[in-house]
Amino acid sequence: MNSSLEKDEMTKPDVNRLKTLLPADLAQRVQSLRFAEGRASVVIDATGLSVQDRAGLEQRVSGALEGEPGLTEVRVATMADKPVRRILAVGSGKGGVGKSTLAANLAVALSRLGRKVGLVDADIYGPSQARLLGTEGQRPVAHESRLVPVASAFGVPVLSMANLLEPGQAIAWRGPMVAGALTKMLEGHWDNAEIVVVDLPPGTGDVQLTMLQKFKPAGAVIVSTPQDLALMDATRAVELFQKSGVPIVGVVENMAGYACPHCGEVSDPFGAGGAEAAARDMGQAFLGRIPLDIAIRRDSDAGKPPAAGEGSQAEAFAALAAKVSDWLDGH
Ligand SMILES: Nc1ncnc2c1ncn2[C@@H]1O[C@H](COP(=O)(O)OP(=O)(O)OP(=O)(O)O)[C@@H](O)[C@H]1O
Repeated sequence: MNSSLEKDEMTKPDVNRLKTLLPADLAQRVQSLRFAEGRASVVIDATGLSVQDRAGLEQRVSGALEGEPGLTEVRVATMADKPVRRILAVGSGKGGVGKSTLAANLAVALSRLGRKVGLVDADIYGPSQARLLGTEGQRPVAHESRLVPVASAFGVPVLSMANLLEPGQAIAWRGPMVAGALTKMLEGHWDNAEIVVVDLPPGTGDVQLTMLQKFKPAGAVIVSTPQDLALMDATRAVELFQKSGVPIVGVVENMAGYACPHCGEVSDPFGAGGAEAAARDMGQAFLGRIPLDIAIRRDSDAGKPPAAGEGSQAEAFAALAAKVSDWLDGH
């Protein structure tokens, strides 16, 4: 046998031995460990590890293997996590029906039920979640080139273009850039979130397509006002999700029944019960009504989601969240 080869054989660390040198918590996460030309390449399953634990992985592995004869370099790779946990899309056929308000408050109400929830604002051109969750002016940082969501005061971390832009800065991006921004947000560090609520812009553009193709939601909540026109558009939104194989959790009627803040009389400026009937016609579940209420608009504008407070507004969102939570448990 060639003497240098013989030497190499002798000094080559045994892969199984290398594995035994790793701390037990890391050894059980090893997906593969290879050795070639003095270099050990270790792939670790980092699922469920915190950002801090991930950051220390490389050092811990290198430290444990250091000094082994024949070993000159250690490379550590982490297995890509699934980009997000379960995605819950909140969509509408039409703009201005209160979809963003509903997405924010549904996320907060789910979190109050004990769910671990994150929120992605996919309305790239008209982001509003920073305002709704009171995170304006906060900037997400990047860790290992992935965005770390901004913490809100309501237990729901959020990523929104509004946190990435200067206030009032307009975006004139083309489709691929928008899709890229959405991907960055959805692939952020959502490690602690079990559900990521995504506030989709209305319609069937690039954002919705990227979303449905690349990050298939576990379910979609459709928001509509009781008007006929909004309901027709809601039907289209339902069809888009169905065609893409995304199950519909159900339809919510927003801005239903106006309680006059002066005399208390309830009127129905946009009609009543339309969304419930439309949901029935489409064979979809009806998830409930959120009244048209000045307090909802006022608190939302002030960055205090009504779902985080007390009273009838919070109760309406809590009832909705309970239905959505049950649906998630059943699917
Ligand atoms: N139930 C409600 N009662 C009172 N005001 C509401 C209610 N729901 C939403 N609003 C108000 O209606 C306006 C539009 O709501 P929102 O921005 O959530 O709609 P949207 O459907 O997301 O709109 P867009 O498609 O333009 O993003 C906001 O000023 C919001 O505060």
